[in-house]
Amino acid sequence: MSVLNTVPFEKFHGTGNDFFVVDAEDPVPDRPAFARTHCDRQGGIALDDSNRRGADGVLFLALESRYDPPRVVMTLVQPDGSVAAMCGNGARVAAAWAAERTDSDEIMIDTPAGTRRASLDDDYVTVEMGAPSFDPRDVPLESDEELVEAAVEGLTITAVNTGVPHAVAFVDDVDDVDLEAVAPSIRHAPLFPEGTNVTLASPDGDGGFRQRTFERGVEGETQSCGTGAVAVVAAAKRLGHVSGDDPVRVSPPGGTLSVTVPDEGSALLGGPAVHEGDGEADIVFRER
Ligand SMILES: N[C@@H](CCC[C@H](N)C(=O)O)C(=O)O
Repeated sequence: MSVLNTVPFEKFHGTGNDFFVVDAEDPVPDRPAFARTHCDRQGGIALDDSNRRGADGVLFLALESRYDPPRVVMTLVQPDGSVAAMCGNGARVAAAWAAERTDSDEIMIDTPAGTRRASLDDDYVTVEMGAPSFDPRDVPLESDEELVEAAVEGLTITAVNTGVPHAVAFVDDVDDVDLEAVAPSIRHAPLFPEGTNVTLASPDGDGGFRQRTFERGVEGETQSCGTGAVAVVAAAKRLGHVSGDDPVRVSPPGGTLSVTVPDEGSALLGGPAVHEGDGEADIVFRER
């Protein structure tokens, strides 16, 4: 193995959805290889012995501080090397990273899914996520019909795009489902030409939802998924499980998020974004 150089990285997480953050000004010749190597949960990098090895993706962030509010161009490269169009928790982390470098509590985030506005209150970041879409062309679906409550590979799902596609299934108790066993056949179902994330939700007994998501690109369950949390509330509204424009609490395994899906306009996703520490990562390597 020949190591010629390193780049600095920062480690952040949003309710347990963890990311290495690399300034896009720093040269990383092969971003997919960098993400595949360093995000690996067994062989990837860790801040120290107490920190979990690997990550759910690498955020390459380009700050444009001359604008008001400042802008940041976000590129999320996932552990399989793919680039995600959007990431709710990643956008919250991108805003926190940009706010550390500017004096602003408002940040504009440019993503492949569109520009999103974020506002910060200390480490609590709220992002305007855009309007969820059930349109089969947006999800996208291999069908002309919306998929609102349909049996797919053993679960009853609602398909919605919240920046990326989600197949949402409401179940009695998210912990009773073997997600790693049931999710892959839905994630790869021909109905979803670009694949899908698979999100489970169950009532938390107090007006909110518990959430678990199997993520495309990670190809496994993550501790939290922001677009998935928005998808849960969008699907819940569509199915009549909730109504109105009030914030809804959504609890993935890694923490608590606040989601607002108004009848008209952009959804909101709020929650903490935490800077865990800094390190150096090899940029030239032979992939394992
Ligand atoms: N963890 C993210 C979602 C990232 C994108 C997803 N894995 C995909 O490829 O669609 C979030 O917080 O939204």
